[in-house]
Parts: sequence; structure tokens; C-alpha cells
Amino acid sequence: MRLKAEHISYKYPGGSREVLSDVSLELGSTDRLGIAAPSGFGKTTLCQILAGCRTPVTGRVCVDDMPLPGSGYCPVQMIWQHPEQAVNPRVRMQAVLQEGDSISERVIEGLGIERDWCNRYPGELSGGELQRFCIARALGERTRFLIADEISTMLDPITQSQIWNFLLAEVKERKIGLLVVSHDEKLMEQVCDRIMRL
Ligand SMILES: Nc1ncnc2c1ncn2[C@@H]1O[C@H](COP(=O)(O)OP(=O)(O)OP(=O)(O)O)[C@@H](O)[C@H]1O
Repeated sequence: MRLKAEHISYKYPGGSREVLSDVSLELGSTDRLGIAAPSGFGKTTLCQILAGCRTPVTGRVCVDDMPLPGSGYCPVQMIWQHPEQAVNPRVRMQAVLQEGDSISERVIEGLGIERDWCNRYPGELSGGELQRFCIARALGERTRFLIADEISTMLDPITQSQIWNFLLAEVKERKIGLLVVSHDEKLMEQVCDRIMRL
């Protein structure tokens, strides 16, 4: 499968400048692409457009030449930088996990999610524990492309390497195309097979 973004431009409503201007990229099922750029260059905005969370002003995003679905499960899933902003604070973690597609036990275990965490609310977990749930939620069975936007910035080095080791094995096994945004150049060199600079 192939994720394609063609000639994407974006300007926030009321904004004075274009945040993205004529950006194109392609991602195959076994690719691991890094996106590097200074702060404010539109990396998060681009991730949101690729995952169908934001509509570009011009250009289009397709999977195998078909536009992203307007409803139902999106094959392009995004993991957000701040997990506490990506979950409903009023629902227990078990329900958060069930928001997307079905999630295999292998994913739950591989991410080190403990059973009793599932009965807690988001505010009763650490940032790192919460991010594991967000990663699991993005790895539903129908996920074909994964967009990881600064997902490990808040994690300690050991947790960071556990999570990346699991993620890399998972995307390889399931042939999920991976797009990684990070300011950590060393991490990107280790995780990605090519890096695009905006
Ligand atoms: N909802 C919004 N409304 C208006 N402007 C926004 C909005 N969200 C982001 N911006 C602006 O768009 C620009 C790009 O933001 P974005 O978060 O995509 O950049 P980024 O490259 O991911 O930055 P960072 O590396 O700091 O996370 C910034 O100048 C930001 O202020």
C-alpha cells in the first residue's frame, strides 16, 4: 500500500501566513520516514493532515490513489505528542482502548500496559503510561500507516527504547508504513530509513 500527499498547502483560519506550502511525500508499507524541521515549521499540522484530522487548503492525501475515508476507521493513525490532550479525561482507559479498532493482546503486552491501569481514568496515570495506551489505540488491526509526532519526548531513556523496540518490530511484522517526527536527530537516524527536511 502507498500513502501519498500531493501538493499540500495549509493556512490556519485567520492566520497571516501559509504554514505548509506545496508539500508532497510518499510512504510505502515498509518505509520508515523521518520528518525534520525547526519548531513552528508545520510538522504537527502536516501529521494531522496525513491522518485525516485536518483538511488541507490545497492538495490531497490518498491511500492507494483513494482519498482517506470520510467516516469509519482511518487506515492512517496518528499518535500525538501530548497524550493527555489526546484522550477524553472522563472515560476509563479500557474505553479509550476500545475507541478505535480491536487491539490485539500482543500490542497491550508488548507496550507493557498493566491490566489494572485499564480501570483508571487518564488523570490517574503517568504521562508515559498514558502514552502507551495512545500508541496501542493507534495500532488497531486495520491500521496501515502510523504517524508518530514526537511520541517519546516525555519518556525516560529506558521506556523510550522499550517502546521504540516494540513499535519497530510491530510495524515490520504487520507492514505498517511509519512516519516519525522528532527533534532528536539521533533517534530519527536509528529509527528511520530516510529523513525529509521541510
Ligand atoms: N490551531 C491553530 N491556529 C492557528 N495557528 C496555529 C494553530 N496550530 C498551530 N498553529 C501555528 O502553525 C505553525 C505550525 O505549527 P505546528 O505545530 O504544525 O509546528 P511544528 O513544526 O510541529 O512545531 P513544533 O516542532 O514546535 O512542535 C506555528 O506557527 C503555530 O503557531
